[in-house]
Amino acid sequence: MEPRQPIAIDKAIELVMQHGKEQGRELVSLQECDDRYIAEDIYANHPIPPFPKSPYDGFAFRSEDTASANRDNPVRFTVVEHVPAGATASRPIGKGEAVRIMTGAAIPEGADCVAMFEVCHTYNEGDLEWVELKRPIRSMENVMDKGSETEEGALVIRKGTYMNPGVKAVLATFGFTKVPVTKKPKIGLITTGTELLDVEEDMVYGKIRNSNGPMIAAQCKRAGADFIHFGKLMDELEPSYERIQQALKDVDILITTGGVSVGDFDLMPAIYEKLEAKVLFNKVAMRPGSVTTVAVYENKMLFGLSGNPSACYVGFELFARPIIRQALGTPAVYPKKIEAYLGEDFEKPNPFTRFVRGKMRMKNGFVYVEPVGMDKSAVVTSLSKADVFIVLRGGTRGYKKGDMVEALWVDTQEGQRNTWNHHLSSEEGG
Ligand SMILES: Nc1nc2c(c(=O)[nH]1)N[C@H]1C(S)=C(S)[C@@H](COP(=O)(O)OP(=O)(O)OC[C@H]3O[C@@H](n4cnc5c(N)ncnc54)[C@H](O)[C@@H]3O)O[C@H]1N2
Ligand code: MOO
Ligand SMILES: [Mg+2]
Repeated sequence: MEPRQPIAIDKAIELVMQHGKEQGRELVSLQECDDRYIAEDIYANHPIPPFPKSPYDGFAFRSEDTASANRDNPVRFTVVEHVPAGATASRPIGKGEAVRIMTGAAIPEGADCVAMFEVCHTYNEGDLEWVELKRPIRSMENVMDKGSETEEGALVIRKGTYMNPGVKAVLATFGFTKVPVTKKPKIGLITTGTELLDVEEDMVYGKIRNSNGPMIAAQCKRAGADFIHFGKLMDELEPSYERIQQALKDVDILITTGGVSVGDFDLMPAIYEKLEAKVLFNKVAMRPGSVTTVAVYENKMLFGLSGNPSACYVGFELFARPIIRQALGTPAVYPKKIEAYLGEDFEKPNPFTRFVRGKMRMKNGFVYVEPVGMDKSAVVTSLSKADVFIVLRGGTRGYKKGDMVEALWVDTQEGQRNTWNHHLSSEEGG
């Protein structure tokens, strides 16, 4: 058997990304677009505020009429009308007049300033309502002018933006009942392994429950993809080949887990060969996930992730997620890189670059990352606590508590364009 040649992580990612493509767009109702990516630049189709408005409950005046007001010589105005928010004054304001106005109401024509109730003295005399000022109000004082927040035509949301509550508020402001979003790529998943039990099955000696299926489903969802689970396969060549070939017809990308190493029942290499798929690589200089294999078959991508849970998880985040995010049209496709202090010693030497599952925490304004448990690729339980991969570069003799390290923040919708530009990846190892 020929030993596999590991390739550097950044090289592997580059090969994968050459085969990505952006999805088309579709319109989705504002209510249902929560986990989506905006498919086009959105421009303000009217100014904000759309009319000059009052930021306070108070009175609107002509500033020139208030100029002579001071503590010793208060100036009084007749209150000619009341304007709640949503209403407009019935006529322009005249000399010596004031309008009682509420927060959010349009400034009456002719008025150019507002005084809060707190600086006004009001009283009734005769049949009239009066308001008295003891100081002048400047022109435009307490007026939110038309377009002062946002001018008509301004770019307000960039293409590729992930929907969040604030983005929704902006879309609602501009009347988007339907939102242009990128179509979700359709990802298929097949888990392989004769040893796999369904989640609802009782334990049987020698077998384990299929945890990769629900895990990858959730990772696809977090990455923004649609997901079809084609079920699990026994390690048998012909039925597996048939199923995989069939499944490829229904999806953009097919993920398999298990069967990519060199065991007697690791059938994925034979399946790629039988499909005549082009294998981009079948070994990466990293731990875990060194066996991650990516192949291309008739313009569709096949991600052969490791069966080992931690290796499977890391393989997805490093290689499958960027392709999904590229399909979604968001520019920051790679994991967000952070710098942090290592929270505890990690003394093992690292021939390969390691991605240690870790947890980020803040203390006194500093960011720390700490390994969350056993760092073997077969481990599953530590994954429940992990939100970062601590990057321990290949060719190092281990790390000490307090060392500044890099980490990839994976439990976030944030991403980054240039994560791999600065050689996080190592050429070493075998
Ligand atoms: N002689 C060698 N043996 C192994 C090598 C090697 O280079 N030479 N590589 C090791 C590494 S590294 C890894 S990682 C694993 C990869 O194994 P496979 O991707 O072929 O996966 P399987 O053999 O099918 O299973 C491995 C392991 O994972 C468990 N598994 C599989 N599927 C699931 C699932 N859906 N949910 C939970 N657990 C799953 C399976 O039972 C095995 O224990 O190979 C090493 N061997
Ligand atoms: O692919 Mo294996 O995870 O390197 O341990
Ligand atoms: Mg195997």
